[in-house]
Amino acid sequence: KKNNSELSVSGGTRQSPINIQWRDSVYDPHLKPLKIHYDPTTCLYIWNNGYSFQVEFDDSADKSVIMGGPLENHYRLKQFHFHWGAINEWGSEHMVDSKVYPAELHLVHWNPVTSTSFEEAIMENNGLVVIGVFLKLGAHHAGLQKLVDALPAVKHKDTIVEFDVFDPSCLMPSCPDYWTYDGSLTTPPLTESVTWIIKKTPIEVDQNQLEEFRMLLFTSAGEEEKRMVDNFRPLQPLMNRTVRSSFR
Ligand SMILES: NS(=O)(=O)c1ccc(C(=O)NCC(F)(F)F)cc1
Ligand SMILES: [Zn+2]
Repeated sequence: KKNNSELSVSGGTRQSPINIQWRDSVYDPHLKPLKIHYDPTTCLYIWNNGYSFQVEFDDSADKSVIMGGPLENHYRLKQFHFHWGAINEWGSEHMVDSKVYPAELHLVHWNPVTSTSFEEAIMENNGLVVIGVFLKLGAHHAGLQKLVDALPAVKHKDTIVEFDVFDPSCLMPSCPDYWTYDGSLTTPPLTESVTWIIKKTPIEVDQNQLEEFRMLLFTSAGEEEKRMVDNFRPLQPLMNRTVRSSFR
């Protein structure tokens, strides 16, 4: 167990996001398929937290969980959110061989075996698992549209809207392939407590759906409007880390 200062980031050795160099990733035959069991009724609400829009889940029981993959036990879904650009040429946090995507989905989970709450887990070494899914411009995504239709209700920072019965597995690509590496939160407190699982295959969303993301605001009602765009962190050095792949 590391205390807060040991997980501190000044001089961080495992910061996120990174550029995943496909040829440098190492196939690990011991990596299992990722198992995802999300209960759509655990979905609570969407809110604009001033960084992104975030969909929160009831994590008071093992109802929406992931297991397998590189994980030693199960992890509970707490929330998911996105990062995106002002234009389609950039927006994702991670890159693959320096290829950047217009947006990236993060599904945030915590370890209920080693922590008693999400807040505690962010301070635990590998207390968190974040699944990253790239979004690319393409066909309309029917599952995402339900989310997009709710965005006008959370246009301003610190606004919230009820959002029940949503199954985030509809946002998962069908391809099981992923990369995994040890990293950090990409927004403060940037703690080095995250096992990242980055899906190899992007999901497709259409132009209108991306433009709806870009109509959100960083600012609260009544303030001078600042569009919520480019809410991604710059690439961080790989340092002494190896990215493992679940596929040859
Ligand atoms: N972009 S990311 O790495 O998936 C990411 C995931 C979760 C949080 C988060 O919960 N911050 C609030 C906290 F924990 F209270 F500090 C931040 C970043
Ligand atoms: Zn994120």
